[in-house]
Amino acid sequence: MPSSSGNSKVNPDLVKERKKCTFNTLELTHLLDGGEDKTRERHSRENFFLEDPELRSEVPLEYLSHKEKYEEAVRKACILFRKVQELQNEGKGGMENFREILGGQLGSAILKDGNPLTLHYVMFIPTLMGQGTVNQQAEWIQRAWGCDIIGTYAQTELGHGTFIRGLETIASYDPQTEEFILHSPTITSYKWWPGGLGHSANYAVVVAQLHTQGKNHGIHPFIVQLRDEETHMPLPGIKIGEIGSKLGMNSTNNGYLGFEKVRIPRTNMLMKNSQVLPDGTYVKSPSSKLTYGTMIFVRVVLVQDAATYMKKACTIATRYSAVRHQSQIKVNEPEPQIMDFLTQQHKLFPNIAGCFAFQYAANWLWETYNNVTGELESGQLENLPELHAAACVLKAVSTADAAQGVETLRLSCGGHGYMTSSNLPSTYGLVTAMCTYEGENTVLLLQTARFLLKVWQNKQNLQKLPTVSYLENAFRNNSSFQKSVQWIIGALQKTTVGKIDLANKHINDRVRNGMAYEDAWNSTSIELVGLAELHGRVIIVETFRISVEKCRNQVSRELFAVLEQLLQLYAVNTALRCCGDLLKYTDMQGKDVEVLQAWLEELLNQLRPNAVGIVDAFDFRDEVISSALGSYDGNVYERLLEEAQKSPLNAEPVNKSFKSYLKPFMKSQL
Ligand SMILES: CC/C=C\C/C=C\C/C=C\C/C=C/C(=O)SCCNC(=O)CCNC(=O)[C@H](O)C(C)(C)COP(=O)(O)OP(=O)(O)OC[C@H]1O[C@@H](n2cnc3c(N)ncnc32)[C@H](O)[C@@H]1OP(=O)(O)O
Ligand SMILES: Cc1cc2nc3c(=O)[nH]c(=O)nc-3n(C[C@H](O)[C@H](O)[C@H](O)COP(=O)(O)OP(=O)(O)OC[C@H]3O[C@@H](n4cnc5c(N)ncnc54)[C@H](O)[C@@H]3O)c2cc1C
Repeated sequence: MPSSSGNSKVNPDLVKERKKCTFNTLELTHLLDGGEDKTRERHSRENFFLEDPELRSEVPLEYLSHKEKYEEAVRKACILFRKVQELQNEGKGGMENFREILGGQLGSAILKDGNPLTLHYVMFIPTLMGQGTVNQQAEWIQRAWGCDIIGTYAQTELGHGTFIRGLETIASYDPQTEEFILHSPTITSYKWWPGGLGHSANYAVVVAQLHTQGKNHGIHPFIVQLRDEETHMPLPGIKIGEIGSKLGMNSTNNGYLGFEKVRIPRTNMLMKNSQVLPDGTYVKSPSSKLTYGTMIFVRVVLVQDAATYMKKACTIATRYSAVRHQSQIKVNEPEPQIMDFLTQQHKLFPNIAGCFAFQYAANWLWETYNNVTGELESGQLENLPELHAAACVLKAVSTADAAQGVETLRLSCGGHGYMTSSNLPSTYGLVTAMCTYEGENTVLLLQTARFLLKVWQNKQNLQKLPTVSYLENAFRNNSSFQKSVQWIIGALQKTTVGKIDLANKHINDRVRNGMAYEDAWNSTSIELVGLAELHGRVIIVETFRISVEKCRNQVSRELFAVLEQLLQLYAVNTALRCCGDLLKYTDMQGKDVEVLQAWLEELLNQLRPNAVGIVDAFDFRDEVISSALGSYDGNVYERLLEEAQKSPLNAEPVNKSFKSYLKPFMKSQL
């Protein structure tokens, strides 16, 4: 089995589980990877990175100081990206190298608490590519790819993250010298958060208000040098540092940045979309939202990351649940595997189904993103709002579910899930951050709601918009309750339409009663967030259904049966999560909820023998799982003890605090 990296004896419970599995796990691995060749490529990539002794840490990260963590992360990040460059130079792999290194697969295994160079690849280079002119690309991209310069994306400020029109950093144009002068007029205008900004990057894309010829033209991106290319000292007028310790991601070197009238050449404004001519004349972009392109890109890739983190956490919790025995179901019987408790299955299996749902949604969104950005290149902007709405809702729903899922999975491991060595706390730290960065989730859901209300009000173009075409007919869907995925999808669609219509009515009523539209929007926003989330779930379940259907004739009967069960479980669990709304907006009745509940229990039961097989098929190596609870051999207790020995406190039998404090304290009690 490729997942296993050691030669240790496998826990007998896991041996038993693997024997019970009804399908070929390798077939599922190939399906998830996109083919046998892709699996082979992934394995060879994993060997290339994980078997490099330089990419291992001698001391576990958690026992290092904040400064040491950063230094170790920079050391590893440099080796990692040199190796990526080697692969690229040999023509091996393209985007996949970057996606696995930067995302949750290999990246979080090698750099458990974040990578200080991620922003260079994920936002700095993509912004140069997406917003630079051909000349600017020629000037900067080669230097950036070669890591001659390291960049970050500095948008958020102390005072504003969400409302980017409110950013305060100013870039005012001086036609005399043909330069922009960057200035931070207030404390709240200091940039705050950009990854790698603290001590790693020497350049940044800085988003600032563009002032020219006495007018503010709104926010625009500028390339700004922050540090000397030789000494790495901050340049004059640049106030820079790291923002300090956080819940997680403590190696990402998030920074702050202020400007004291820093001058940069005119040509450092990224001018693909809008321009400032030498005399200061402003040339407008075809759409001001093209400046937001990099954010859409990252939101799209985060859906895949959410799926990957969920898969890791599911693997850990499922294997642990197979080897952990606790309590009794019947007196006088041996303690069962905790996975035999139905409540435990309820914590695990819907999350396993969620991994598939988000994986398929991520695939679909990535393809859509590529199609629409291709259109943008030829000046066609009409599908941008729909892409924006879909990226917002899928990022919000997948990251929120992943954060909740990882926490549920951590709790499902009882006390041992609280151990750092389970790798669940650190995984939670990485996942919960995704709910905030790249657009706070509530705010993103409101963006999708804005799009949905717009299309609802101007119904004429519905058929042209694939993600919302269902709005046209779902209202008329009167099909009576059936125990089927198709019925659930229809019911979720009808409910979404009902909620859109009602929220729209509430806004109109409020406006009719004298409220400003914006206040009416705010007063209705709990409903708006709810309807956007449901729309996201419609996309996810429907994409899952279509993807499974496509496999019907491509995979074995045994595997197809499992995929269908996972789809059904995801759908029925979604329906039960919003059954209040389904009761309100469809003709579902109380007795039908009982049918759904019984169906859910039946599916948990059906999936039970295959649970370990499914997570095995995710095919994480032990180094990637990085968990005492989740390794392939299931030797949980040995590994917990082994990890405990790594605590620096265990290096000596008596700690000096005994002599200094404990002993005098204990004696003084006499
Ligand atoms: C493999 C890689 C893996 C992983 C990466 C790993 C680690 C990286 C770690 C961290 C990186 C983090 C980076 C960051 O966080 S960077 C900062 C991100 N910041 C945000 O996302 C800010 C969120 N705010 C916004 O996006 C906007 O301000 C907001 C949309 C909330 C409002 O914008 P604005 O006030 O300008 O717009 P409105 O007036 O409300 O709307 C106008 C209009 O424009 C439409 N719109 C908005 N955004 C977009 C867009 N991106 N694209 C297209 N259209 C957009 C909006 O819907 C309105 O349309 P209409 O209704 O037609 O008027
Ligand atoms: C780990 C991490 C890494 C980051 N990396 C970067 C980076 O590399 N570069 C960068 O530029 N930024 C980065 N950020 C910043 C990130 O993009 C912002 O934190 C994010 O956009 C949210 O903005 P905010 O912090 O201002 O939250 P706020 O907008 O202040 O949100 C606070 C609350 O207000 C609510 N709220 C705000 N506006 C509205 C509204 N219109 N309607 C309803 N509710 C609203 C939110 O829902 C939330 O509940 C990072 C953040 C984190 C946590």
